Order: sequence, then C-alpha cells, then structure tokens
Amino acid sequence: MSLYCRTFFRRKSFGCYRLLSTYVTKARYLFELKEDEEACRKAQQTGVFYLFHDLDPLLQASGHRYLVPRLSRAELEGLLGKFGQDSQRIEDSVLVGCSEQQEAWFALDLGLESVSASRASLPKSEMEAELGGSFIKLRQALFQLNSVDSSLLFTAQALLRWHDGHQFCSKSGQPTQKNMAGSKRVCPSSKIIYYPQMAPVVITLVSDGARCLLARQSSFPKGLYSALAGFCDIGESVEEAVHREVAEEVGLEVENLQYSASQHWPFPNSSLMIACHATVKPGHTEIQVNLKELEAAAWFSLDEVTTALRRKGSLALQPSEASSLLLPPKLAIAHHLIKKWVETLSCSSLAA
Ligand SMILES: NC(=O)C1=CN([C@@H]2O[C@H](COP(=O)(O)OP(=O)(O)OC[C@H]3O[C@@H](n4cnc5c(N)ncnc54)[C@H](OP(=O)(O)O)[C@@H]3O)[C@@H](O)[C@H]2O)C=CC1
Ligand SMILES: [Mg+2]
Repeated sequence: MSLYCRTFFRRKSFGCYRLLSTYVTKARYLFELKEDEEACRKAQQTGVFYLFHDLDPLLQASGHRYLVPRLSRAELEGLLGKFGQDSQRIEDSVLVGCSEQQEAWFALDLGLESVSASRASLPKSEMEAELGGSFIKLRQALFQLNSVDSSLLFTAQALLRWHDGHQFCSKSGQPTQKNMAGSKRVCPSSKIIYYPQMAPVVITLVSDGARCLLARQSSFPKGLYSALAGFCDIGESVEEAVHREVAEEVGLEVENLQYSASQHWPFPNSSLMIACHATVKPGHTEIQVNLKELEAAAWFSLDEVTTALRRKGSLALQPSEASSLLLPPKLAIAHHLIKKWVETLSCSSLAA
C-alpha cells in the first residue's frame, strides 16, 4: 500500500479529517504525476479523457443542459484507430485533475495541429458523428454547464491553448517538448523551461459608502455594467494596480483596499482575477471617464443594484426592461463582488 493510500485510510477513520486527507492525497498524487514521467504515462492507461477540437470541448446536449462526456483509454484508442492514428497521439494529452480514487483526468485536442510532431487535425464532423456529441465554443455553452464542469473545461482549454502557442522556444527558435503531464515545456537546445502562464488582473468594486461605481465597455451587451478591471503592469503590486486602474479609467483615488476573492478567467486568454473592494475619499466622487477604455461609468444606489441582482436570466431581458441595469452572470467574480457589497451594506443599514 502506498504512502498516499495509508494516509487516506488512517485519516478517514476520524470523520472530521476526511475532507482534508482526501484533498491532501489528491494534491500529492497530482504533484507526483507532474514530476514523474513514468507515473503519468501509467496514469494515462487507467485515466479518462476529455476531448477538444480546436479548443472547443466535446459536449452532449441533454434537455437544456450540456453534459461533458469522458472517454476511457480503450474508447480513445478505438476512436483514434478509426481515424488512422496510433495511441502515440494520447501523449499529447494534458493532466487536468483526478478523482478521489486517483483516476487521472486528461484533456486532448484532436483538432489542433502539432507542428513539431507533424500531427494532423482530425475531421470535426466525422468525429462528432462517431462520438454522438458536438464540439461547441465554451463561451456559447457556458450557461448550460454546471459550475464543476465549466471550471474543469476552463482549465483544460487554458492549458491546451498555452501548449498550442508555445511549440517553439522564443530564444533558440527550436521546437519545445511537453512533459507527460503538460505542466511545462522544455527546449532541448537552450534548456529553457516554459511554464503555463496566467496574466494577473485586478477587479475592483469602488464604493462611496452608499453607492457603488460600475462601468461598461462598448463591447458589453446593452445595459451591462461591471466592476473596474485591468491587467497588472509588470513590477506592480496588486495594491498599486488597483490604484492605477481606478485612476486611469474613472479619474478617482481609492483607499481602504480589501481583498475579497480570486478566480481563473479564460477569456480572452488565461487571467488570474484578483477581486477587491475599495472606497473613495469622502467628497471625492466626481467621475472622469477615460473614453479610450470605457464607454460609460456611473454611481449606482443600493436599491438599483439590489433590483438588478434579483432579476432572473439577467442577460435576456423583456422589451419592457430594455433600459434596465444588467449585472455580470453568477460565474463571473464581478457578480460576487457586487453581491458581497449589497449584503454588507444591507446588513449595516439593518443594524443601524
Ligand atoms: N470574471 C469577471 O468577473 C471579469 C473579468 N474581466 C476580464 O478582465 C480582463 C481585463 O479587463 P479589461 O478592462 O479589458 O482590461 P484593461 O482595462 O487592462 O484593458 C484591456 C487592454 O489592456 C491591454 N493589455 C495589457 N496587458 C494585457 C494582457 N496581458 N492581455 C491582454 N490585454 C492586455 C490590451 O490593450 P491592447 O490590446 O490595445 O494592447 C487590452 O485591450 C479581461 O480579460 C476581462 O475579460 C473583466 C471584468 C469582469
Ligand atoms: Mg479595464
């Protein structure tokens, strides 16, 4: 019995430690798969595979929802055989997680061409017919997926996209090689190791104590307003990025920064969203919108925001509501920032 299994069973007998020990066991197993090529190759024999085609995940419609099918190794080999591919192609997969029982989960894109290994894109519609599903844009499928599936597919897509864009070393120009798990790429010539990257982005909900500041870009759906967001510049701390972005976008100075939460966000590439609350200095609330960045920005009252939060299916409005304020969907961290602000303000006004 391996060290990991022993830990799992010993801790399992103490009910309250079960969750922690399962989590630790999984984390250590995934670490092992990233570090040990043979262990990862072995895990590919018993693991399951999520399929993508040109970064679009394979989904199956079930009523108004989408299910995310997974293929066993044998099913995947059978599929590849039908398209004249051997099982070597499975080594293009990237590790995206594992179950509590240490079944490893991989993602494999059969639509992207691998330049260095000269692997061709497999025909999309023939594969869909074979698999009884469709490769659908993740943005389009987002609202029909449950949160666990969407988070897994976000991760898988981000990792596959990163590998697709890093097939060559930027110093030597030579092809880079993926490790088995897909947690890095190495250039055999320059010896440079490349790791998957995320761009840090700060997102801030600014309040003046009674109202919150929301803004929109011209690309947003009509009526949609969100918190202020912006990419961190190189060399900046999160605090510096928040101060700069708010100043750049709406011409205000903020104080009382409070970290709230974070989120991986896949659009347009991989970002790490760092969400904060902040307030403006008393009396300094006049907005000066930077029209190069935003279409509009305004202060919204607790009532206006509460009403908008209550609105169901917020991105599909009735004609009578066409001029109403719309807020970001639940899966966006901006939604949670706004909801938290409403809850905090509502509690403090009740207590007063
Ligand atoms: N999950 C959520 O709740 C929310 C997520 N977001 C996300 O936050 C991100 C930032 O928001 P946004 O207001 O657009 O950002 P910014 O205010 O920083 O403006 C975007 C511009 O920054 C430049 N830029 C600088 N660094 C990067 C980089 N690493 N990647 C891409 N562009 C960069 C680009 O300009 P140029 O191309 O001209 O060089 C881009 O057009 C977006 O990806 C957006 O999807 C935003 C709001 C809510
Ligand atoms: Mg911005």
